[in-house]
Amino acid sequence: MSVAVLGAGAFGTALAVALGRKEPVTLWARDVRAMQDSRQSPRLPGVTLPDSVTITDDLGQAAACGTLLLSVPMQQLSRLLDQIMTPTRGHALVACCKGIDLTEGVGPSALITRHQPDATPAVLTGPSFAADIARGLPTALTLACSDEATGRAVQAQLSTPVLRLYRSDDMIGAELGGALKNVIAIACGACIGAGLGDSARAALMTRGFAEMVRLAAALGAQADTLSGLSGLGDLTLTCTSDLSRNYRFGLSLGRGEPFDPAVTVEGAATAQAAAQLALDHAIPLPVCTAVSDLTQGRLTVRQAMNTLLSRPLKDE
Ligand SMILES: NC(=O)C1=CN([C@@H]2O[C@H](COP(=O)(O)OP(=O)(O)OC[C@H]3O[C@@H](n4cnc5c(N)ncnc54)[C@H](O)[C@@H]3O)[C@@H](O)[C@H]2O)C=CC1
Ligand SMILES: O=C(CO)COP(=O)(O)O
Repeated sequence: MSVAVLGAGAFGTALAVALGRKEPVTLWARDVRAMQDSRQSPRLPGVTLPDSVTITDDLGQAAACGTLLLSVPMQQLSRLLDQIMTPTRGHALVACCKGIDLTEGVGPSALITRHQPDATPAVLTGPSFAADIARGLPTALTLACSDEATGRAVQAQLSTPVLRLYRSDDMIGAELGGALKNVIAIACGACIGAGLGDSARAALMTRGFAEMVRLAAALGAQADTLSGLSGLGDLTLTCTSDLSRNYRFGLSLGRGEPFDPAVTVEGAATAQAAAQLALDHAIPLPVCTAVSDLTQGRLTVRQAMNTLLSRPLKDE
């Protein structure tokens, strides 16, 4: 089973580097000119792709591989799926993006099923910064696939001595953990940036986690998936590290500073999608909804804080 990574940003490049240490990898990029001489992605400068990685802009060639790692930003995933013309029956399409599609209101596994119905969808998610993976630092991730045989095969194929994949059959739970932790990370960054303190951040992480569990349960996830790497694990990393773009975006909101719009911040669109799902399913998601309002300029950080603190008292 050959492997290709579709999307040559920071994460796709890091995955290609990690897998390229043990097997040949095809890396598809929209624009290869920026990479072919340097063998580096502008999104992950300083990391050079090994010779085992073939860089191509031929999507047909890349999509002929049996395992496809989809590493474009979430709001670009449906467009990429529609561009794949190669038959995908029997191919594993592994979503590596974290988010909820704003137009269709679903996560990556449902998007794969809708746009490439012959393929077997899977989800790779969990606490991992691209730079850490590229450096070969130890990392543990969740590989979720509802087809057991495919899940086991992809788990074995993508695991390396330092990249340890745990298998799950709960794609909904795994992908919602990865999507929603970005929203809570924006809230935590805003909290720290505005000087509201570590205690407030701990409260946001905990109450945010409760929202993740609540929405995931309503959408059919298994109860314990959110406590794993893809949920609590990634929430912990992203809400506490300056390496996180979502957290840094929140910091800039809290400080009232501008933020580079070219940086991928998945949590902003996911907050909007989550706020809509909260309305559709009549589930209270106050932190996600506040982040949605904050990132769309409908609330200031102070107003968001006041909105959360003035809610009626309730049982934990
Ligand atoms: N960077 C990280 O540490 C991690 C990122 N992820 C996830 O991976 C996904 C991708 O993020 P990054 O690689 O970090 O983003 P990035 O901003 O570094 O790169 C995105 C790449 O996608 C390309 N792209 C955008 N639209 C495209 C399209 N329609 N067709 C082809 N290529 C397109 C861009 O040219 C760019 O190279 C996100 O969902 C993110 O949450 C997951 C784990 C870690
Ligand atoms: O998903 C990630 C870590 O697991 C990367 O987080 P950011 O997208 O916030 O940088």
